[in-house]
Amino acid sequence: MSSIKVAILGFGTVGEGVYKTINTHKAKLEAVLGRKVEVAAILIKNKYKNRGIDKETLVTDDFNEILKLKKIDVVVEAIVGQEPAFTYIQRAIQKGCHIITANKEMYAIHGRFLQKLAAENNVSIGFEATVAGGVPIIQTLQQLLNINHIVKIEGILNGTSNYILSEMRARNLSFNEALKSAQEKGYAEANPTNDIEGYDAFYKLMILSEIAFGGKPKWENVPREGITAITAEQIQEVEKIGLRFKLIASIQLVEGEIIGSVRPTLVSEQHPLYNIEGVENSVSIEGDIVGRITLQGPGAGMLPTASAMVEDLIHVLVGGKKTNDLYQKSFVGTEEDKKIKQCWLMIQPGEAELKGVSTFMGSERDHHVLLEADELTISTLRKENHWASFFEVLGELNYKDSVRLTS
Ligand SMILES: NC(=O)C1=CN([C@@H]2O[C@H](COP(=O)(O)OP(=O)(O)OC[C@H]3O[C@@H](n4cnc5c(N)ncnc54)[C@H](OP(=O)(O)O)[C@@H]3O)[C@@H](O)[C@H]2O)C=CC1
Ligand SMILES: N[C@@H](CC=O)C(=O)O
Repeated sequence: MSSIKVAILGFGTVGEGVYKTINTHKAKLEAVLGRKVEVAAILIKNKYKNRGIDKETLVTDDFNEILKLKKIDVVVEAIVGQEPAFTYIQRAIQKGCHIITANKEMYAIHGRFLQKLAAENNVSIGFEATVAGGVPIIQTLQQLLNINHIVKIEGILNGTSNYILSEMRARNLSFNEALKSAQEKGYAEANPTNDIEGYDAFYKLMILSEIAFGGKPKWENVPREGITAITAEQIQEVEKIGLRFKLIASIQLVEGEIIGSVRPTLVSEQHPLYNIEGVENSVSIEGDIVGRITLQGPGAGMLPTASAMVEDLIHVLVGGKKTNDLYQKSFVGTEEDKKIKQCWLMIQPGEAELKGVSTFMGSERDHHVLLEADELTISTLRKENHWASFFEVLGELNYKDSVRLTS
């Protein structure tokens, strides 16, 4: 019986990880799939890099050469950014290849279109690696979507920024030292702006929104903030009152509307996300029947990402649940959807008077104010007190009381 022929686009952290994993897990793959899996071709940009790839494998910088091969069953896409990835994937689908992608930026934008094209061409797309690295969040959501109604998804979706915040806190590294280390370990994107400014977590959140709710909020309505404004002093200061910074991505139904955000948030010792450190990601899904399910694991890196992609081989070849079905889902809200009041910590750097809030909590030196307010009130306070920082707090705090504000 002929082997399953795979082409890998990109041979960086992820592409190389997939190549190695296919070779180290040949026997297991053959046992599960009933046929050998062979990497027939690899697309790269720089032809002159030495990569230690088997001589039998075509290594090329020209995608046309890959499409000209007599047979390619699966195209694994692990290059960076929207283009040329989007064009290559469309052409591969039209040629009858299944697709496995890790490219969340491309998929967040073009996923719906590609799923439709894949259905028309009778092939499947695996995209587990687009969200949370090695954590099987996509498959889990798909399992939950038959009867459960998903109400909320919240978590840490970017390994690089969680790693940076952890290293700054635990090892007193500067932001730049921690970022450099994340790049050396293969966690950060080639252009780390996507990681540290929250775009990467945002794209992942939009992919989750599409499968959980059958749609996305308007992108311009989703507040997105990264971790670059957080100072080492702030990290040490909030540590003293039992809080840690985490870049939290959240998407939920509020009064029938899909509301999302990506922003640095303060998490208290009692909260499950408090101990998610380093490159770990953690995602909680709330379903109306099952309640809350939390998945945790490595959010980036060579082998965790390769794990998600190689597992997707089984999904696309043995016909896991057709992901396209999920895109046919229409968005339905429930009566339980309600507005949730949030708790916020305001950190004021100097002696300046805080407008719109009367009570101070914490010591005079620290200038912390704990507030209970909705988004609208906080956005007004932000404008009036532009020198101060406002962070949402997750979990319980030991402060006796807080300042209650309503819009
Ligand atoms: N790193 C991680 O932990 C994770 C990454 N991802 C996603 O996986 C994808 C790959 O990431 P990663 O491996 O880290 O990236 P790298 O920068 O390490 O590797 C990118 C690879 O793509 C190749 N490439 C780039 N542009 C082109 C092009 N125009 N034509 C052909 N080849 C090209 C590069 O070629 P050359 O080697 O010649 O320069 C390189 O081999 C990204 O979309 C990323 O967001 C997803 C989950 C985790
Ligand atoms: N750069 C990303 C890689 C995985 O998606 C991250 O750090 O999470």
